[in-house]
Amino acid sequence: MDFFNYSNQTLHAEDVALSDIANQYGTPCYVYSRATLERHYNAYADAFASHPTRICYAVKACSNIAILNVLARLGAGFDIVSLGELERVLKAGGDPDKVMFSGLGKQAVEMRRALEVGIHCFNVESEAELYRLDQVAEDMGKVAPVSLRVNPDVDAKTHPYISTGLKENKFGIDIKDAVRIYQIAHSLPNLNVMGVDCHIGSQLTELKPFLDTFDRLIGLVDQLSEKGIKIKHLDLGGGLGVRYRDEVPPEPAEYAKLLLDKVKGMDLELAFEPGRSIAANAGVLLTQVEFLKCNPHKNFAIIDGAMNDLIRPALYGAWMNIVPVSLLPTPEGKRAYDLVGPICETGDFLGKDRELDIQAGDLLAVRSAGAYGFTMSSNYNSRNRAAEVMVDGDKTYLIRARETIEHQLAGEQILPD
Ligand SMILES: Cc1ncc(COP(=O)(O)O)c(C=O)c1O
Ligand SMILES: N[C@@H](CCCC[NH3+])C(=O)O
Repeated sequence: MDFFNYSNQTLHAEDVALSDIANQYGTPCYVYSRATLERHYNAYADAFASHPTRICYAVKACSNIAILNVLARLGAGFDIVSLGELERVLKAGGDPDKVMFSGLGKQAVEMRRALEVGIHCFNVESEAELYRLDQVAEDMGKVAPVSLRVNPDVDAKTHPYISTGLKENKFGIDIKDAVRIYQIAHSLPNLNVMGVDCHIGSQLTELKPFLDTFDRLIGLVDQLSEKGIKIKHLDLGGGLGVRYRDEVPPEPAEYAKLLLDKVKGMDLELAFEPGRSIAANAGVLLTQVEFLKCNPHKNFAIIDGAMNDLIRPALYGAWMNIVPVSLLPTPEGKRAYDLVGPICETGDFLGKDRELDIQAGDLLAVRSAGAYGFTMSSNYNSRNRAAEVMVDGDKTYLIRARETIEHQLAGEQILPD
């Protein structure tokens, strides 16, 4: 069930009309549905309920502390990649013992803070990182829990920029080298080997690459066991795709059914790091049409949302569904528009060739924008980052105020004479 629906010809988030949100908070504005977030998280939690499993939401997808708090209250763990994400999780009331720390360039200061608060596990991506973590742990008189992120050389069949499990990608430790590096990890006095980790890519629309990865990693778990290294958990990362246009990605329940069959009888916890499949369809970007500009070659709808607000179309050529908030006909009638922002780049568009019946002043909603939307936004062209709003039933909460130019200028200074 989708909690973004039309009622009285107007798009609603749960029980609130998006036009009311635009009136109250202005545009561009990200709007999230609490019920959708909860439904998506629970789809994982329920699917894996019969097996010890950690669902660690990938904070990078959408990191507003209200979102993290909603998930923390459901018992979610978190996958983080920076000190900033860790501080967000802590501020949101997340349990440090449910945090996995991924990322290939962890700094000593980040490791220190994570050890201080007692995270569940570091997903280490290189031999050099192991030595750094061992040293930081020794300096603190602690033992660091580690998994190695293994690169299984599996083709995730997704966009090359978000495919991470091929041997030519920068991520993880080559599976062929993994036993040797596990032996090093095992021998270092301030590390405790806990698991095997991987993440092969994002927006996967088939299960086969995940299942192939599982098979390869189970082979590794067996090899390690023969060497006396006991693995407690297998973290399969995130990556389950969502429907942007006509994709039919698998549901967590289908994924669980196939995996739980394989893991049956094994003394091995599972962990997942889903981001997009929890947040994407729980959010829209609301934007307003500023002007229509029609010439013999093209019709442009110039909107107040831009590539700085949502970079996916410009960066990956991603197709996002863009719908009018009101379905009432306009005097303009239906035309094919390129939906372009005010930024001084030709790549600044959110959609091209979209058949829409719109006029200046109308509101549009970019669907599936809850993941990798706000978190990838910037101040390019010195634009203020958008507001974020959460809808919960018939209530609306401003969960991040629109930035102001004062926020942007704070901390900058000019040189003295
Ligand atoms: C290490 C890691 N875990 C989890 C995720 C979340 O992936 P997704 O949003 O595709 O579920 C990512 C991003 O792709 C990642 O890099
Ligand atoms: N930012 C990407 C996903 C990156 C996943 C992070 N490893 C997207 O919008 O599709």
